Amino acid sequence: MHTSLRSIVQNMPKAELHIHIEGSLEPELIFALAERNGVSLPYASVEALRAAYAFKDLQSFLDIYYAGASVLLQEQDFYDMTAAYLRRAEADHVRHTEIFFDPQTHTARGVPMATVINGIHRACQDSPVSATLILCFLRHLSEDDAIATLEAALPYRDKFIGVGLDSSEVGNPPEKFARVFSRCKDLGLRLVAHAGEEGPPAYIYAALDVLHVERIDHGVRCLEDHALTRRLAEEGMPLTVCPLSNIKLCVFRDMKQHNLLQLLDAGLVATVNSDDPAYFGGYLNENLLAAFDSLPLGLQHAYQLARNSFVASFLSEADKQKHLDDVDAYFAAFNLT
Ligand SMILES: Nc1ncnc2[nH]cnc12
Ligand SMILES: [Zn+2]
Repeated sequence: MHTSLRSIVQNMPKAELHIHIEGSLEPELIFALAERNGVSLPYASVEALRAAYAFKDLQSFLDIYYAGASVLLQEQDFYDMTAAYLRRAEADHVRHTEIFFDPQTHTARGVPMATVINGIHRACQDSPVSATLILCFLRHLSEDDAIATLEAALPYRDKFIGVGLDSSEVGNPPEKFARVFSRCKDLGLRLVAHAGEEGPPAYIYAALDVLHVERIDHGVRCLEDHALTRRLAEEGMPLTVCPLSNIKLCVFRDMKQHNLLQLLDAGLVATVNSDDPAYFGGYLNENLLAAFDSLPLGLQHAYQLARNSFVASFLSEADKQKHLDDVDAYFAAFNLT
């Protein structure tokens, strides 16, 4: 890639809409927190842990990801993890981020909901990056567990803007969570769900028609269904695409096979995101650069991706417009046709 396009992509104002905060926990911080909390780890060193990051699919990643999160016990641990991510985001010129967190991973170990939410939220308040929170339900657990989690989180309703659905996709279709999502909609929460990462297009239809989500996380398998692709484009339904994640979890063989360009060409509001940056080899700019390095993407695509990231966000229309004006001002210096 031309060095100037590289620096344009790195420096452009952008939003990140698909980042699991537990997936930003770097091996060094896992070891530091294990030491601080007296937790023993089944790995001898940071290097040994990192060497275990060779995944063959989503589940092989999730097993290690949940083990890594076991070092998080105190509010300060959640604060430190989140503050570290937000510093990386700031360095990548992220102006706004909507952060996923998985409370069940922690409450199941006896960590209070207050500890989780207050630690993450306080770090968001202390950052110069605009940051809001999305509580994710773990889809490998029951809907009753999700409902109990929602109830436990409601005293902190002012600290998160929406809910999502993550963890093991295949075998846990969106329909399983119809009641809890309906309740969340009634509460005025924003709704998203992982769908079409490993699961089929039918899961994307169900996320739209049963859960009534406002964004699809991943969604890359939509291209297998032309009617679905057309519908997503017509509805302006955003997809939060995570290129390095898709390669590391073997959704695509390599970055040259990734369908990001086809998604954009189909008129979809596709965005680029990091998913679990500590596990997949990079934060937001590294995801963008990896895609630009391997795919025939140019300046116009950079502009489109910067715009899409704000269009797809849950910011107010006024705040969106301010960021979109910043994107336009930034790109005005370059030769956009
Ligand atoms: N890529 C992903 N898919 C589903 N659940 C996740 N939890 C963290 N990362 C995830
Ligand atoms: Zn994800």
